[in-house]
Amino acid sequence: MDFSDFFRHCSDTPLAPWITPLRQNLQHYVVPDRHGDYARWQAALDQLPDLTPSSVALNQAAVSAGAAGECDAQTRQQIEQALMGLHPWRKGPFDMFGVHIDTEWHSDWKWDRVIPHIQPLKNRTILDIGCGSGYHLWRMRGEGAAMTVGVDPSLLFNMQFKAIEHFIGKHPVFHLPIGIEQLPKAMRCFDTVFSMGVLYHRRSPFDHLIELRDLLRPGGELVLETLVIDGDAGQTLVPDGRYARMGNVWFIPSVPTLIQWMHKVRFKQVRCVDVSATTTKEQRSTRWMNFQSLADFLDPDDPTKTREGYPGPLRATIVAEV
Ligand SMILES: Nc1ncnc2c1ncn2[C@@H]1O[C@H](C[S@+](CC[C@H]([NH3+])C(=O)[O-])CC(=O)[O-])[C@@H](O)[C@H]1O
Repeated sequence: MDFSDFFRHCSDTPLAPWITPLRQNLQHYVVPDRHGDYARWQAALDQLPDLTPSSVALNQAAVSAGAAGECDAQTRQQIEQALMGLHPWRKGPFDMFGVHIDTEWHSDWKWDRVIPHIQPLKNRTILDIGCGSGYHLWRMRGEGAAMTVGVDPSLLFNMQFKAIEHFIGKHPVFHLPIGIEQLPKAMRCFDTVFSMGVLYHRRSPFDHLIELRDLLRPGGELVLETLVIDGDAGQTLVPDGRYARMGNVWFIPSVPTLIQWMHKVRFKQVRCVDVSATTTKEQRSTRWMNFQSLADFLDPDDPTKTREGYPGPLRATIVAEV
C-alpha cells in the first residue's frame, strides 16, 4: 500500500520527528493482498468512475461529493454497485453523486453530541483512534482541522475510506490501516486525540488511557467516548462472556469511576459532557449493512437490557486535557 502522500505531508507538521518509526510500522501493509478479500474489494474500488464533483460538503450530516444531477443514471448505478462491493458499511452516512450510503450507524448523531463541547478544531492536528470508515475524519476536516489522521486495523474500512476519498479528492486527511499499538509510543504531538467506541474493547483500560495521554502535546485535548453503566464511583461492569453479542467487551465503568481512572493517570479538567442511551434508531440494519444490528442484540421482552441481561448500551463523552 502506498503511504507516500502521508509521509510527504508529515514532513511539514508536528508528526515530522515520527516519520522513520511510522514508516517502519507501516512497512508490512505495503502488500495488503495477503488478505483473502483484498482482490474483491480492490475490484470494487477499480469500478468507481472518475468524476469531479462540483462541490463537496464535509460539515453536514451526510459527508457528500457531487449531486445526483451531475451524472447519468447508468453512472450512478455503477457507483452504487461498486460501493455495495464494500459492504458492510458501518459508519457514515455518505452521499456520493446522489448515492446515499445509509450506514448501520448514524455517526452524525455522535458528532452532534461531541462537537459543541470541545476546543474548536480549526488548524489543529488530530488523531482519531479506531476511526472506522473515516466518517469523523472528514467531519473534523469540515471544522477546519489542519490535518487529521485516523488509525483502524480493518482493511475493509481503509478501502471504504479510499472509495470516499476517490470522489471527495485529496485533503490532509489520512487513514492508516494499523492499530493504536502500532503507533510509536509517546508521540506527544497531536492537538486533539479522539478515542470513540474503543476503550471497552481494550483489556487494559489504564494502558489505553496512558497511551492516549502520551499521544497528546502538552495542553492538548482528549475526546473519549465509551460505554458506561449507571452507577457510583467504584462501580464497573465486566461482562461475563458477551455484552450485546460482542465478545470483546472488557470494562464498562460508571461515569464517576471513569473520571476517577482519568484523574489517576493525570488527566486534567476531566468532565463528562454527554450521556446518551444508544437507540435502535442510531444503530440499525440497513441495505448497506444487512447483518444483524442493535435490535437483535437486545432482550426482545425488555429492550432496556441486552440479550445477556446486562443494562442496554449507554455511552458517555468525556473531555480532558493533559
Ligand atoms: N487496536 C486497535 N486500534 C485502533 N482501532 C481499533 C483497534 N481494534 C479495533 N479497532 C477499531 O475500533 C473501531 C471501534 S467502533 C468505533 C468507530 C468510531 N470511532 C465511532 O465512534 O463511531 C465501535 C463502535 O461500533 O462504536 C472499529 O472500527 C475497530 O476496527
